[in-house]
Amino acid sequence: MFSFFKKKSSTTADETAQPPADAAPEPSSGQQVPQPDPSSKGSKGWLRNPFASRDTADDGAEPVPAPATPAAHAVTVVQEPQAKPEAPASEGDRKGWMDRLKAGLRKTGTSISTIFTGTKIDDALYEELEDALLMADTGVKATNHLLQDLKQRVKNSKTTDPAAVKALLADALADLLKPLEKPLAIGEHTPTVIMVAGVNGAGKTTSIGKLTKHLADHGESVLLAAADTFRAAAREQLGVWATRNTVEIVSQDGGDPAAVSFDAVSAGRARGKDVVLVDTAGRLPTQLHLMEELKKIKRVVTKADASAPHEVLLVIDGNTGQNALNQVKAFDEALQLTGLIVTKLDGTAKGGVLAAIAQEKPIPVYFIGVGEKVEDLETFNAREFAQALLA
Ligand SMILES: Nc1nc2c(ncn2[C@@H]2O[C@H](COP(=O)(O)OP(=O)(O)OP(=O)(O)O)[C@@H](O)[C@H]2O)c(=O)[nH]1
Repeated sequence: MFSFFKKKSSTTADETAQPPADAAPEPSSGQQVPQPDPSSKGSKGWLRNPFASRDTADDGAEPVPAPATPAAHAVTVVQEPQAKPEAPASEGDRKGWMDRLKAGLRKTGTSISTIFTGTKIDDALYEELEDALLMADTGVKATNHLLQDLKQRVKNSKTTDPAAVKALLADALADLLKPLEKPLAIGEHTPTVIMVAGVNGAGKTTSIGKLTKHLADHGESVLLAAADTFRAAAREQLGVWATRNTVEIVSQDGGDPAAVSFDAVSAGRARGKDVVLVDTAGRLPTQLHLMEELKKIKRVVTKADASAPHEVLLVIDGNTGQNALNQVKAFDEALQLTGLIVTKLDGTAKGGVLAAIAQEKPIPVYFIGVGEKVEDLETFNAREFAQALLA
C-alpha cells in the first residue's frame, strides 16, 4: 500500500551526457574517504562521500554553484505520471496498516465516537461533538465547518439514528481531508531532490530512514545528505539507515549544512541518483537565524541544481496539535513547503490537527507515521484516516 508515483524523467539526452566538471571535487588531502563506486546500484555497503571537504564548508559564504550544462537549465516538460503506484500492496498489507492506523488513532477517536452511543440527535449531541472535536485539536474553523457540513448531511439523509450520524461525520471529515491527499512524485528529475525540515525531535531522521527503505526496496537509488552538522548523533542515526539500506551518504563533522547539501546534490547528479534526501537539523520557527540557515540551504541546493529542491517537506509531530498548524504556517512562509509528513499519530489525542491543516493551510500530507517501526509510515488516504479515526 505504501506508494509513490514514478514520473517519466524529462531529462534530455544532453542533460544526462556528463556531470559538471567540478560536481565531484576531490577530497582534501588527509581526509580518509572511500571512492564512490560508479556501478554502485545494488552494491554492498554504503560509501562515505568524497564531497564533504569543499573549502566552502565553513567560511560562511554560499558555495559556488556547479556550472551546469546548458541543457540543465532548459525548461523541463512535465510528463504525465504513469498513473500507477509502485508496488501495489497486498490485501494483507492493507489490513495490517488499517489495524495499526486504527490502533494509533484510538486515543483521538474514542472521545468522538462515544458521542454517538445515545438515542437522540439533538443540540446536546452537536455540543458534545463540538467539544470533542476541539479537544482533538481540530481547531475552531475546521470544527465549525464540520458541524455545519454534518448538520446539512443529517438533514439531507433524514436519519434519526445517532449511529448513522457517525458515518456521516466520517464522510464530512473525508471530504475535508481530501485536498491533503497527494502522492509523492519522483523520477521527473534526476535526481529528485527532497529537503526535509522540522522542529527538534519531530521525526525527520526516522521518517527519512523509513522513506529510504521504501525507495530502496523499489529499486530507486538514494543518496542521503546529513545536513544536520550540529548533532553527531543525528548523523550517526542517518548513517545507520544508510548502512541498513546500502545507500550512500554525504556527511561531515561540523561545518556548513548548506555546503553539505550542495555537495550531496552535486554528487547525486554526478552519480545519476534517483533521489537525494536532505536531512536538516531540528529548529523552532522562532529561532530566526536558524530559519535563515534553512533558507540558505534551499538557495544553495538550487545552485547545485537549478530545478531543485523539487520537494520541501515539513515533518510535524502529531502530538503537538494546534501548534503543528503554526509550524506549518511558519515553515511554509520561510521555505514554501510542498508537502508534510505527520508523525506520532499513534497514542495522540490530537489527531484532529489534520482537519485544522486541511481547513487553514492545505499542504499535501505525503505520509503519516503511527509508530517507530519501518512499516509504520504510510501514504495518507483521507477516507481511511477518517474511518480509522471514527472506528
Ligand atoms: N511513536 C512514534 N514515534 C516516532 C514516530 N516517528 C518518529 N518517532 C520517534 O521520535 C523520536 C525522534 O525521532 P527523530 O527521527 O530522531 O527526530 P528528528 O526530527 O530527526 O530529531 P532532531 O534531529 O533532534 O531534530 C525517535 O525516538 C523516533 O523513534 C512515529 O510515527 N511514532
